[in-house]
Amino acid sequence: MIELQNVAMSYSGAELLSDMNLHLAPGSFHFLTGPSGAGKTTFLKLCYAELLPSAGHLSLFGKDVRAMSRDEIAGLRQRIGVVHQDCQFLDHLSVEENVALPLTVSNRAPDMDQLRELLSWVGLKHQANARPPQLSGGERQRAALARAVIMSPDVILADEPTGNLDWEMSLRLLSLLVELNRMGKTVVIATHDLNLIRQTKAQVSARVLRIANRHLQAAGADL
Ligand SMILES: Nc1ncnc2c1ncn2[C@@H]1O[C@H](COP(=O)(O)OP(=O)(O)OP(=O)(O)O)[C@@H](O)[C@H]1O
Repeated sequence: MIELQNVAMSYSGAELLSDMNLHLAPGSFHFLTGPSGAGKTTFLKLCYAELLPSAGHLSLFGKDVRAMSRDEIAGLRQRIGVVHQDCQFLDHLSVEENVALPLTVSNRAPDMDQLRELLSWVGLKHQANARPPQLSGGERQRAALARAVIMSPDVILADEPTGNLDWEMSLRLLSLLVELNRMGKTVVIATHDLNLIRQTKAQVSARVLRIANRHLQAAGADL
């Protein structure tokens, strides 16, 4: 689905990530951890071809990203839903309009029943007409998750989705991601929260990866 072979990533000539090998199989659940600044967001950006590797081979759904045109990459990105660290809402639009944005930017009219069902699923039906600044942290993250799945992607990449949330809300968000995985979606979550990883591993078969000293490796057995 997403495959990295000896992938490296440099910024301004300095290598941040080196020699990474990974196959994200359909329906798998991965956590990505590592110290602040290790390169977790950069790794996720590679996985949705926001960045191209400085070395190695990266393929998305069987296609080498280097051989793809911008339009092809844009097309493949519709199969990957991203929950960004800072949510990235348009504050002048309602929650409902923000969630529907991936459809409207690709000139597709949202199916209003499906949109309301999705907002109900994340517990935000009552906030459909609110503006993003009126939402709590947990509500923002759930709206961001709804937006990430509106196109029915095969893969969901979530960057610190529980970063500012209390434990109860973190578990609620995690349960939505676990539910998506049980529906067959491939899920990757970057997080610092080791307790959250332990809690989730009790519910789902998750692999834990760690970025350390520029390399991607399996995390220790203590997780
Ligand atoms: N566009 C860029 N140009 C240059 N350096 C960058 C760029 N984006 C990120 N970096 C640097 O790369 C390093 C890794 O950043 P990244 O955001 O991937 O780390 P992270 O593991 O997600 O960190 P955190 O846990 O704090 O969110 C940081 O030192 C950052 O300053």
